[in-house]
Amino acid sequence: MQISPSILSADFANLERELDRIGNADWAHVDVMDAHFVPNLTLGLPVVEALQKVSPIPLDCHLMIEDPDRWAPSYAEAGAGSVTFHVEAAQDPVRLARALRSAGARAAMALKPGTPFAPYEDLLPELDMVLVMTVEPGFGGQSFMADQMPKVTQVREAVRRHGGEVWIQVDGGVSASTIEQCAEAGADVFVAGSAVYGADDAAAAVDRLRELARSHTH
Ligand SMILES: O=C(CO)[C@H](O)[C@H](O)COP(=O)(O)O
Ligand SMILES: [Fe+2]
Repeated sequence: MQISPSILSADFANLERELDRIGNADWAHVDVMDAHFVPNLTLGLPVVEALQKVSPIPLDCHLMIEDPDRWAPSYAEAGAGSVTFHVEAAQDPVRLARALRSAGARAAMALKPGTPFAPYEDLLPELDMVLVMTVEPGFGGQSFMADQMPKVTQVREAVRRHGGEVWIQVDGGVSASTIEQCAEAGADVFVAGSAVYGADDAAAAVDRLRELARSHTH
């Protein structure tokens, strides 16, 4: 059970300090948005390279960008521990996942709420993680989509069948009131932006979320 706080809800003028607030988390989730794949613009490679130098924990880069085949490997080369591309935007997901792994990162594939998992099941051996989005990507602070839980369970069952060690991440609207159903459905990596950075004590929020997830393991 791993917690990956999203710095999308952090103070962008003080990112080093904001990373230190979540030093007890497993990952720091970095939402890269390009104003094309999603209608919002956040940060890109130069900022990720700077964060990589100061982060006390590994970076979990979630790329909501067009043409990840071209851009994603640079995030792995920058030292990100995990790089997630959206399958809706990828030209050649197998080749891309292999490039990410050979650059030393964990390779992850994300699915928007409207994207089914079944057509991509065969990609599992190439992947270290599948991200099931629980909001429409683009913005923090949106409402959790419980209707994505059957997809989480479907991915969990496929991972069992394939026998690999593929993590299942949920991202969007994850909080103390929604994390339990995610864990019960089969997720094991939990992104939380507003629920962590909106708390006075971000580290305590991380511990609480991890404890809730642990006690509802599938
Ligand atoms: O990928 C994302 C949005 O596209 C963010 O990671 C996600 O929304 C986190 O924020 P919150 O927990 O506030 O929903
Ligand atoms: Fe994200």
